[in-house]
Amino acid sequence: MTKPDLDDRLRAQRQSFDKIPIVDIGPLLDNSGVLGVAKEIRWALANVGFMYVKNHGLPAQLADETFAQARAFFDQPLEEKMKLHMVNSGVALRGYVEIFGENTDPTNTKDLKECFDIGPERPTLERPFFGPNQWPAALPGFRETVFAYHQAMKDFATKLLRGVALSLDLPRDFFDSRVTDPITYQRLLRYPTQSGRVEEKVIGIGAHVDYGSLTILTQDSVGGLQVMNREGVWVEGVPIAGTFVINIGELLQILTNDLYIANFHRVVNTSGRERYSIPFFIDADYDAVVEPLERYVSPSNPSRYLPVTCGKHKFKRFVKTFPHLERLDLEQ
Ligand SMILES: O=C(O)CCC(=O)C(=O)O
Ligand SMILES: [Fe+2]
Repeated sequence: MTKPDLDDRLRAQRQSFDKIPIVDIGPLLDNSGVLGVAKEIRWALANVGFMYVKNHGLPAQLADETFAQARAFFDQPLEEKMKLHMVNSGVALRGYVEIFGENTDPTNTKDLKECFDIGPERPTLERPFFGPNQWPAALPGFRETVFAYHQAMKDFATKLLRGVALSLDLPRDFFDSRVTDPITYQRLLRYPTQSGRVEEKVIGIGAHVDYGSLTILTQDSVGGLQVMNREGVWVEGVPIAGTFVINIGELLQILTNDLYIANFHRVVNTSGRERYSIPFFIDADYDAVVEPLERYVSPSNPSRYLPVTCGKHKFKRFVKTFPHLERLDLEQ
């Protein structure tokens, strides 16, 4: 998606922001104040597209151990990492991607980051995003730790989607039937630091919007995530201990006919330290069709999107950002 092209009415409705709101989701998770949380989620996703969530109930140890494994993985020699390169996995899109191997804003920026990506485990390649993971054999505990994080995020995402459903005045279980075997995608990311004059041609991750439904991000204490506000100013997504950064992707923007915004963000790491982050993405079932909900379409607010199929939509986005995929001749 290019920069959100909002009509004047929606632009006027959105409030600007100079920081990303923090939502206490405790009362959603323990049912003590579900509607109050839904209201806060609605404000955040309609105006910012991002929120921090606190009181999420997940132990810090889960992320700490995953960060430790990420460090162990990336500290290996490049040739070791290249043995697990994503090209080996075909359209399952699992494994290692080296610095500049994925460019998220390909016409403007090269991404100064390396990644290791996993997803739902399948014994054989089924279709895009569904196949075997590539695990490093030499790192004790890596597979168990990283996959446990993925499973915990999957459960947590289901709970968050219930909050999102309520925030849209939909039944709490609205998303359940659309995420029975969803595309999920988890990355371990490492961003080298940059120094001197940083040109936008090379930054941690180029400006982009996410493609799916929800992104749940754990970042370390280094900082560098930036989110664009309505004036086009980059607002820092400063690390806040004990929180996740949550944002929506294009699928929820389409579903809500632009009520909720998949906002532009990027990473610029000039901290002097390496930055690690762990984004987890949940989309929907591969064949789920997403189109604007009737309740968000009216004669004065016509539908802005044609229906998209989740898996095809996401795969199309990946082809644009992974140079190696352009070389595959695929009819998906
Ligand atoms: O590393 C981060 O903080 C953000 C990563 C991101 O935006 C992405 O992977 O889509
Ligand atoms: Fe992103």
